[in-house]
Amino acid sequence: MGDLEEKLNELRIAIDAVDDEVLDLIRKRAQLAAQVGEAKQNKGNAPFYVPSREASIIRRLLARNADAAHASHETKISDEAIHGIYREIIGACLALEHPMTIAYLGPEGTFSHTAATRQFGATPKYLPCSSLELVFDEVEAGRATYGVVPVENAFEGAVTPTLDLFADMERDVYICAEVQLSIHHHLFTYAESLEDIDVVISHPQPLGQCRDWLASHLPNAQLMESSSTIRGAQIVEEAKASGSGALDWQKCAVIGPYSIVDQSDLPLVQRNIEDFHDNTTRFFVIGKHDSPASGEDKTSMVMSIKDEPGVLHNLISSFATRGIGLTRIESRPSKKKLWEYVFFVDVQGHRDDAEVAAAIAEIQAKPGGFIKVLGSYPVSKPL
Ligand SMILES: O=C(O)C(=O)C[C@]1(C(=O)O)C=C[C@@H](O)C=C1
Repeated sequence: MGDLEEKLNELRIAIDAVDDEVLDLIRKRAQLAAQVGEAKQNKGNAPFYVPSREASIIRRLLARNADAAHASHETKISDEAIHGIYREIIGACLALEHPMTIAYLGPEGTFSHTAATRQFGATPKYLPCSSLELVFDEVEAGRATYGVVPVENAFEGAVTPTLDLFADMERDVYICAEVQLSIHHHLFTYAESLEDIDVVISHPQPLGQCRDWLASHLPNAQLMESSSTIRGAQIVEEAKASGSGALDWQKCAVIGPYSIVDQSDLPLVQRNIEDFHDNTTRFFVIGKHDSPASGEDKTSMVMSIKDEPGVLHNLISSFATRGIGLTRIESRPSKKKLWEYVFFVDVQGHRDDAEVAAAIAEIQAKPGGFIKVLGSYPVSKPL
């Protein structure tokens, strides 16, 4: 045996021993989580999924990892790795407490699917839905324990169909967590060269997020909207398989996530065509409850007050006077009266914080004031 081989053998034996210990500890952790689940079951209907507790665990471990690396002068294991490892461990533990079904805007491989797996790991059952409305329906009907929906892109703005579903007062769902996902778009096509592409298919959000790239590289192509990026790839594959129809599959391109390479035969011809390289989309996890306070939270709400001059100032002043930071404000037509709007507002803090609760009560008491708290949830970082 050579020197190198001998050294590797020795190190691999040590790694095997550590892996045994790690596995034993994960199994020990899982048994503790199962006991937490039993205690919750015996005590009534406390939710099994507690986003605030998960956020506290991960925040604590990220800080511990950074401190340990600093103290030992070792190279730090990345935050993304710690996050991914613990999401997976907690997801597996949660599944021992209660089986989870997570609905998302499908098909498999969409950005919503990636956001859902980042939050819940590989263990739950995933339920792809063909529309955002169906994601809400599945959660409301209890066929899915939670749902994951896109809410806004940092550069393209609000996902308005999601906001309209939240504005529907008949809907009985709450936001319990947010996921921020870094988004990269790629171009897939059977065309021999960019000059041969006549049609570009994708969901309206990616088409918007690649607007400048499209204007400079495919200025004459017609843009065609699909219900999701993966559905766009399916449309081209279906046209290819049928060999007929209105679409010439050899002249079509699709914009979407890397996962299209797993979901279709379409060749990837151009990577990272998003106009902004820190492109990020924010998703909400929806369920039948929101999250307890984690120490660093946001609260989302939809509100309106009497239609008169200064309406917006009136709304915001209840937060401003209490020093509560607004992280987002978005208006949507009320769809009840012409030129009347509802406002989507995100603030820093939890709805149980005294100041946030007082601001909410004050808005409610204003003439014609209406406010629906969509949920409080732990602040997340882009992944
Ligand atoms: O602490 C709890 O309430 C648990 O259910 C345990 C646990 C965990 O594995 O740590 C699992 C799921 C919850 O979402 C949060 C934490």
